[in-house]
Amino acid sequence: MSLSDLKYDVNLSIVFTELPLLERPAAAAAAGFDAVELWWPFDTNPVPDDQDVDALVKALESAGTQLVGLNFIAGDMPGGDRGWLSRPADSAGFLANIEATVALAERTGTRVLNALYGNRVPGVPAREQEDLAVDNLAIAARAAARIGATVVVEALNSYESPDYPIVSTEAALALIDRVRTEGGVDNVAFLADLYHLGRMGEDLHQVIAEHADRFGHVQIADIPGRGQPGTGELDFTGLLGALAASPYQGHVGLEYKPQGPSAASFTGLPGHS
Ligand SMILES: O=C(O)C(=O)CO
Repeated sequence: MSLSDLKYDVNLSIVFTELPLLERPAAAAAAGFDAVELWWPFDTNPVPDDQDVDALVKALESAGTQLVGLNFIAGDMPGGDRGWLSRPADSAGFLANIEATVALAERTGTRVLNALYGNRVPGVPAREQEDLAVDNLAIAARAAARIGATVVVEALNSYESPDYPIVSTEAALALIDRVRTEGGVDNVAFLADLYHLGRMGEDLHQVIAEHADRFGHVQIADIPGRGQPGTGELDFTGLLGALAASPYQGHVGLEYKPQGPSAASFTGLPGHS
């Protein structure tokens, strides 16, 4: 695959936030995209009302956009939460959310489901949280397998998420290996967010060269401000060229904070016309 064959999708939880959620799919379509992704779109409600789900599905369908990535519930994201699945007090909510997420993914044809791990809980031994995470990821993966979906695990950066323990490719891959081995599942993969990994000082070309065969999804933003490509220091033509030449064949999620109006933020995207 060459750079011009790369498929982008727009993260509608962080791009087009000038608009109400249900108007964002049409805005992405008007900007030339047929694929979008979302963080869990129903705040801290693990099991949304049917009419809210119907309204979202209708907005995606009438815009002609495919939802290619969806996050499981992650808690109060603006308040600093970054997932529920490793947190004993939130685990039941995560388990309740699995069926709602898989049902929405089935309706929308979404095959990548992002499971944020969760911040460390003071007073709970790390090993206890790790074991809970492995169990819950395996349960999520078995549910996702029913619709042919993959659960992806993401490394964040410790500057913005200081209590989130998965902050390197190595840590994410080790967790994924545990889930696959102990949970007996094979549909768990790595979400390579080049912004977070770059913020952590990883060699992004090396990550792509060594691990692209384990990527279940890729997301991008420029460093250090998390703006669109061209607003920071990353060489996206080189990076995305390497990604296009790698075994990874999936979408590249535009998960950045637009510097300026969202509709004007796509001009520096290599291969996007
Ligand atoms: O919380 C973040 O920064 C994310 O990238 C969530 O997917």
